[in-house]
Amino acid sequence: LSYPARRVAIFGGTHGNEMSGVTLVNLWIQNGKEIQRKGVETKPFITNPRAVEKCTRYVDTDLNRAFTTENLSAPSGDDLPYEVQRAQQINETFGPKGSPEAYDVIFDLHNTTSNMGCTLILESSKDHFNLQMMHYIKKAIAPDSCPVLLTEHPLLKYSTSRSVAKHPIGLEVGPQPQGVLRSNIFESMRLVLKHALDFIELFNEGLEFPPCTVDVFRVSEKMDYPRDTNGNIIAMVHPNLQDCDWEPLNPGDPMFQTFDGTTIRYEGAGTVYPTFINEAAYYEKQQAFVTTRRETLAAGAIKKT
Ligand SMILES: CC(=O)N[C@@H](CC(=O)O)C(=O)O
Ligand SMILES: [Zn+2]
Repeated sequence: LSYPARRVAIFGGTHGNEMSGVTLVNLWIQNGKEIQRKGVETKPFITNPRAVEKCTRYVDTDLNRAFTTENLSAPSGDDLPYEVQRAQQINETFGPKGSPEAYDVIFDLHNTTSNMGCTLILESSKDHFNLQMMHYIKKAIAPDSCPVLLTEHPLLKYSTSRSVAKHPIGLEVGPQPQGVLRSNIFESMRLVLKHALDFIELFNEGLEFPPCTVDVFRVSEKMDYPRDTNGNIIAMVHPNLQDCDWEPLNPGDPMFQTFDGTTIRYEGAGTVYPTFINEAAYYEKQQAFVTTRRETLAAGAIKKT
């Protein structure tokens, strides 16, 4: 990678009830000083204003699943679901997805009800620019931790709002209830973004970033709640697992607890690292948590020429 990262966007309100991103982006739309950096043009943008207005995840369909080639190439019209129309507009403004005209970097700000801390979401293990950025952020934020979730997976990957950019980065901070602002969550999101923008400024100034490695958690499997034949949930996340995002789950460890107190154990083959444990928005997606596996990725040197 050698071109500068001149065009950067910060998305908030991709989910209208995730309040840190909505609030930060609205703040920066009013006064962008905090996100200005030398040699970078940073645009704060509310992606789903109708969902923000109603303080709901979405109006018709999940915007963060809507950026499929099918949706983006569909003939536009008022009859399309609101979020599909929105995806087409966002793709025009910040994409087109996969084209040289696309924005260089998009940060997409999310909150989770899970105890994930300040998580960076990476979509491609081959994105050396993002790997270098994440390495920089991890170092800057230490001794606090900043796990990287790699969503690259043949079946579980989804078409995000940020995916219209050349370098898409998700920022997922929790725990924070839907529709609620918590100062600690808000401030840690703000701090990660500060380091991210500092990195882009340094890169554009011509600083060379030498080869490095980044520890990531690669999405492995989606786990649903136990359900009856009508699809109703018959067990909850086990208290031993609740809030234990990123901690090892071994075969035989408690996973769910039925309403009469029976423990359901993890029966997988080896150690996994669950995350998005008991995320409120994922009940409708039949997902209690995802398992991940640890991996170390190598990032090549990068320097602007
Ligand atoms: C809780 C939540 O909304 N998480 C995001 C994760 C992401 O942005 O990749 C989503 O499901 O779209
Ligand atoms: Zn979200």
